Amino acid sequence: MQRFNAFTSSARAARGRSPRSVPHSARSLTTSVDRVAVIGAGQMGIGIAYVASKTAGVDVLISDRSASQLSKGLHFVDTLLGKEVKKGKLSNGEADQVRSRIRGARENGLEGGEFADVDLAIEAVSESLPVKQAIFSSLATHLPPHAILASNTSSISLSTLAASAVSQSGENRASQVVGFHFFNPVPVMKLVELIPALQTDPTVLATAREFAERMGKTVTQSADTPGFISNRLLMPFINEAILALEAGVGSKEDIDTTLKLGMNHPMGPLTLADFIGLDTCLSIMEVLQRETGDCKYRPAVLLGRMVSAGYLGKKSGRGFYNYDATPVPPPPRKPGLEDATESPAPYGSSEGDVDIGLRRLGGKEEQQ
Ligand SMILES: NC(=O)c1ccc[n+]([C@@H]2O[C@H](COP(=O)([O-])OP(=O)(O)OC[C@H]3O[C@@H](n4cnc5c(N)ncnc54)[C@H](O)[C@@H]3O)[C@@H](O)[C@H]2O)c1
Repeated sequence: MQRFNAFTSSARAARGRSPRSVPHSARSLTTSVDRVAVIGAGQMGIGIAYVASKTAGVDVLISDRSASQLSKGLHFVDTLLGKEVKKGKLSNGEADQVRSRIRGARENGLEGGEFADVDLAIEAVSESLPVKQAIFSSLATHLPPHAILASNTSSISLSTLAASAVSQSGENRASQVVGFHFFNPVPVMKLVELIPALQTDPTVLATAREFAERMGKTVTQSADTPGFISNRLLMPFINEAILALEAGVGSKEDIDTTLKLGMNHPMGPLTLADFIGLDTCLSIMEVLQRETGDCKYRPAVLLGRMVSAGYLGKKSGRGFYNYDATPVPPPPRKPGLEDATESPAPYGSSEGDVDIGLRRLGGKEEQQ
């Protein structure tokens, strides 16, 4: 399989288009996307890179502050493609093409000129406001003037992120920022939630929508409010399940099974929290609580304890359930929480599934 091709114009060439001259005015925003950059090669970033190359057929440059996480992610793309070939879903040639369009960045940061030809950058780093603000400032400095600056944030205000999209030379690029919220696992989940910041230019919103559809996704649009549509509804539900566990209403298995079999949910809320990442769930609840000032969004104490203990869910090998053969010490306990993290059969453990593999990708040595 072909690897690490230069950030070629293969996608453009495949569609018979000539190279675009980069406009020098922020008014000349891109209306088509040939080259995508993904910042953050965790479970979401790798999934986004994979679908952008495979389904939308664009060139993808992916970067991460951790070189080992980046190489783990690229290796996972190879594994995923190998499985698609084995299942007869892709030919060897098609898999080679998908892989050849994805390249890992040489630098850990955005410096070095590698991003000078990007039409759309999708930030998918950890759910932390200061970390994302620094990325947006850097994107504003290093992306070409026509590019779109998108964030895969689950809950952070796009208007706040847009306000940090100011280049080192003082150019304000807030109008080029948009929320581009994928769901986990990206190759499987059909939705992209689009979130315009107050500052977003309508051309940016329209181009982002068109590109999400080229990635095979259905698009919904949400106002820039805490948690958007998706996590405003989902996270309080997950948090309530953790509060129920804390209160001893039921065991984790009984809580999950009740929702699965009684409400026809594909997986229980505690399992889902493990798959999303407990650190991500905590960050989202904190955003909801802080920005609304409403105590109904108070994160469960147990959720905070689990994150403090490093039990982040599937990506760290342990959350409410165990996903790793290696025994880990028990977390801090509260009365009534005795079985919160005991080992049990995790839900949906069929090896080789695209989604399970993507979730495992997060099993990295460097945690956020
Ligand atoms: N996990 C989900 O189910 C889910 C769903 C939708 C959206 N999101 C959002 O996607 C984003 C990423 O989530 P994830 O689950 O992939 O997290 P993750 O922990 O799997 O990956 C985050 C990656 O970002 C990298 N990173 C951190 N700081 C960086 C920096 N300054 N520069 C470059 N790389 C950096 C880390 O090394 C890591 O590889 C978050 O904003 C999250 O809220 C997550």
